[in-house]
This record gives sequence, structure tokens and C-alpha cells, in this order.
Amino acid sequence: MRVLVTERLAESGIELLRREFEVDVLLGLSPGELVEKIGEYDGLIVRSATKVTAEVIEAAGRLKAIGRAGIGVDNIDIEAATKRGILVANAPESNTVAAAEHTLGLMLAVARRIPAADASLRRGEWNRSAFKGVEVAEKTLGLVGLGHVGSIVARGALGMGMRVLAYDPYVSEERMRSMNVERAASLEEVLEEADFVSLHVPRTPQTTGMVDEEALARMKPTAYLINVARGGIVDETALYNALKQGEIAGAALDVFAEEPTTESPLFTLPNVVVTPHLGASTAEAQDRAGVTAAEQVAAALRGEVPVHAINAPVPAGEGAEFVSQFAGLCETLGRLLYQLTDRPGSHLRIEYRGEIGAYDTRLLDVSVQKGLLTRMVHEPLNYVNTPILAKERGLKVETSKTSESSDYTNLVVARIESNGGESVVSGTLTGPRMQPRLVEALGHTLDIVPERHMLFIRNRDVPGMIGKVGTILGEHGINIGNMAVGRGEPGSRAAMAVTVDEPVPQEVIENLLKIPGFEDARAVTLY
Ligand SMILES: NC(=O)C1=CN([C@@H]2O[C@H](COP(=O)(O)OP(=O)(O)OC[C@H]3O[C@@H](n4cnc5c(N)ncnc54)[C@H](O)[C@@H]3O)[C@@H](O)[C@H]2O)C=CC1
Ligand SMILES: O=C(O)C(=O)COP(=O)(O)O
Repeated sequence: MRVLVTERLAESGIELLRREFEVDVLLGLSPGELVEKIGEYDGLIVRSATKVTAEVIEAAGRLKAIGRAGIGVDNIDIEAATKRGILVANAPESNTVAAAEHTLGLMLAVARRIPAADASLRRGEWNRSAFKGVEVAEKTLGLVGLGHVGSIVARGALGMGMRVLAYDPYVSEERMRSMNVERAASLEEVLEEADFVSLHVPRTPQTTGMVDEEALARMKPTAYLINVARGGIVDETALYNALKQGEIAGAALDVFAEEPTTESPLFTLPNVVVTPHLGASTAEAQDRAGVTAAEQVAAALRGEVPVHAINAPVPAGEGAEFVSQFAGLCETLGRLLYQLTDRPGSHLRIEYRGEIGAYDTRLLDVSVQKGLLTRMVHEPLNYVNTPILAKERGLKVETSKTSESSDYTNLVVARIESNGGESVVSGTLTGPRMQPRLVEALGHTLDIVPERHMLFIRNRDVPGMIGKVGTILGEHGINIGNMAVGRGEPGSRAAMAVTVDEPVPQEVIENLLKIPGFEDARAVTLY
């Protein structure tokens, strides 16, 4: 498989990829060149400069994974990627310290006018009176967004004796209190109270243009704006006017609406400090981002769900590893359910019982759907496109969880309507190796380790039935691996699950069904 890297990536990341894949590093491709080349690659790694548009994704016939060697993914059309089943993953904590330190650096730089003083001295001037600044201690830092970067900025600012006020509706008051940060009820409160306003939100439709003319007008005339988040969150024309007219004291900017750019009216103002998107540009951050992005893409190309996948369900936190072990079983249950069900309906119900019921099982919900849909759709299915294709086909998925499970420590039950009735399959993992076992099918409890080729039979519970199955399969040279029987009241109905070394041909099934007492028989392929 081939991986394309379009921006400067740490050598450690490239080396990691080269152990498994062919890697091309092509820097400075134009959008047209990227569209032309992308069709040759299975993986793509970018930073913030490459625009992975719908057009690029349309042309990416082989692409399976996009890795972002950094945090912000606003340069990637995730919706288009998801529709095509392309996994997108980033390196979320790789450069948070770098971005936070750059923020603090810019705050001091603009407060003390360091870049301008530096330039003046280099021009041969010793002008101490021209560069009187302000202190940050005892001032209020207003943070917009208190995620990874914002939290590190807060810590640094508190260390410098600042009061920190933050607006982030998704962070609780309790958490803010534990960080010694005051919680603002609104963006307006931060804008009006802060001496330094620093932005740490991602660029999304909600945050684009968040700091506009009206927002800037709320800031104190002595206040500074710092943006190490994303261009586009600030309306640059409104900012230029506010700075020019003294509505705010200054601004420090690392990011711009259009990048790269060397020309902006903002660059002509003396009370502005700018850097060319350097927030993540430290040796340490680049090493981490390069390696993490490479690991994410490598995992995705191996068919795994990488830990930082953005558009696939990743089990997180406690129990993540435990939950992941059930993915194969759940996919098998989905496949079996489809193959044992006549005209499956559109309402899939999944129950998790026992310890598994205590965890985030979204990965498993998708695994069951993936198994169920495999034979219904022509597109290759994966964890990214399965929920979308399931929805497009009108599949409704309902899940329930309970910590109680009578016979097994863990049990997954999948049900779907069929012909007015319901078809049910259940499975579990057992033993130190967490081996999968099917424990319910065709309305009976049974117990068998699933294999690639199986035969499921419904019969009357009368003597000699097992022997007849053995004889017919033997006559056709089909070797039986294992067999499990499930029965109701003696003499009523029974079911058999048989593992075989090769697929059972339809002709064999027809011969079996000619024998009185056999009511249904189906050859099933599970992997
Ligand atoms: N200049 C640079 O080189 C770098 C820039 N960045 C930018 O910084 C951003 C933040 O990074 P992290 O802190 O790691 O992300 P994060 O996801 O940990 O934090 C973002 C925070 O913003 C909050 N938020 C989202 N929408 C909001 C809204 N409308 N109003 C208020 N709060 C809102 C979220 O609740 C979250 O707590 C990234 O998305 C990226 O764009 C990150 C690294 C380097
Ligand atoms: O990680 C981020 O969000 C950044 O903005 C860093 O961008 P970069 O990788 O330096 O192009």
C-alpha cells in the first residue's frame, strides 16, 4: 500500500510508515496536482496547509485513511470522507503544549511590544521611551474555549498571577473550579471583562466569525486579542478597524483567514504582533504529531480503528480494550442473523448483558450492523461508512444494556424482525483467550465456536437425525468439524449448528430436506 505525505512531517513518522508501506513525500502540490495524484494512494498525511476538499476525495479511488499530523481538521472535508468510507484521524494532544506556549509568548510579546522593540534596535535605534508596555499580572485573561490548549494557557497565566475567566459551554463549573478558572456565562462576559482575550476553539460553522465587529466593540479599549486557534474565527476587517480606531489596544495573531498570506492590512499596524501559523512548530510537537499521525494511518490501513479516529466509533476510557475484543463476535452475529433470517426487517435490536453492558459499546453497535449489511450492499463496508449506509437503507438500531446476565458473564443478543416473527442470535466470549461462542440461534440455546463455513438445521427432535446429517455430508465428502444441538421439550423441535471444512452446496441441502423430520437447513459463511 502507498501513503502520500503532502507537508513537512517529522522523520520519525515517515520512518514508521516506511516499515510497512511505500511512502512518497510530495511537498507543495497545487490543489490540481493533488487531485491528479491522490488516486494512486491508500493513505494520506497532511498538516493544516493541504485542503482535502470533496473534489480531492472524489478523485481518491483507493484512499482508506487520512491522518492529520496536528489537531485542527477544518482543512479536511470529513463529511465527504465519511461517505466514501475514508477514515480520518488526528493527533489531538501532540502540539497542545506548543500552541499554549506560543499563546503565552504572543501575549507577552504584544503586551511588551517585544517584536517592534527588537526591530527598532536592529535598525540602530536605542529608544526606550517608545516601548512602554503593560503587565499581565493581576489582569484578567479571558479564554474562549477551555479544551486542551486553553487549559494549558490557563495554567501558565495563573502562574504569572493573572485571573482567568473562561467561556466554554461544554466544560462544567466544577471542572473549571478545579483549575482555578472562573466560569463565564457567555462570550459577551469574557469580551467585556478581560484585559486579554485568547481564542482556543476549533473552527466550525458555529465559531466562524464569532469575533466580529459587535464582539470587538464589547472589548475594553485597553484590551488585547490573541488568536492562536484559527483564522476565520475573527473577522479580519472588523479587527483592522477596531485596532485602527483604538477600540482595542492590540492583537497577536498566529492564524489567518487565508493561509499562506504575506499581505494583510493588519500587518501594517504597529499594535499587532503576527507569526506565520507557528503554534505547533516545535521540535517536540512535530515529533509527536508525525509519529501519532503515522500510527493512526498505519492502524487504519491494517483494518483497525485507530485510537484517534474522528469519524469512526472508538471505544474510549475504562473498558476500551475489553470492548474492542467483542468486535469480531458482534460482526459474526450480524452476519449470522442476516443469513438465518428470511426477509429481515428494518428494526435491529442489540442487547448487551453482563460486564459489557457497563461500557461504551458504540463500536459493537457498528460491528453488528457491518455484519448484517455485508451481503446487502455492494460497497466495501468499514467502521466509517457502515452507519451511513445502514441509515440510507432505513435500518433502525436500538440498543439496551443490563448488568444482569444469567448464564454467561457477558452476552450479546441481536434480534431482527422476520416474516412477522423475530430472528435472534446470541454470542459470548469465554476463557482466558476470550474465544467467541454462539449460544443461541434458530430459537434454541446451543454452544459452538463459530467457524467460517457452517450449516444450521431445524429438525424434529426424534432419534437418528444427527446420524443422517453425518451420513449426507459424508456422502458428499464434506468433513464435519464440530456440532452443537439445541432442543426444547424432548420430542418437540430441535436445532443443529455444524461447522464444516468447506461450503455446503445447495444440492446437499436439498437432499437433506427430502428426509422427513428436517424442516430447514441453511449453509452459512461467517468470515
Ligand atoms: N496555531 C496552531 O498552530 C494551533 C492551533 N490549534 C487550534 O486550537 C484549537 C483548539 O485546540 P484544543 O484545545 O486541542 O481543542 P479541544 O477540542 O481540546 O478544545 C476546544 C474547546 O473549545 C470548546 N468549544 C467548542 N465550540 C465552542 C464555542 N462555540 N464556544 C465556546 N467554546 C467552544 C470545546 O468545548 C472545547 O473545550 C484547535 O481546534 C486548532 O484549531 C491547535 C494547535 C496548534
Ligand atoms: O494542529 C493544529 O491545529 C495546527 O494548527 C497546527 O498546524 P500545522 O500542523 O503546524 O500546520
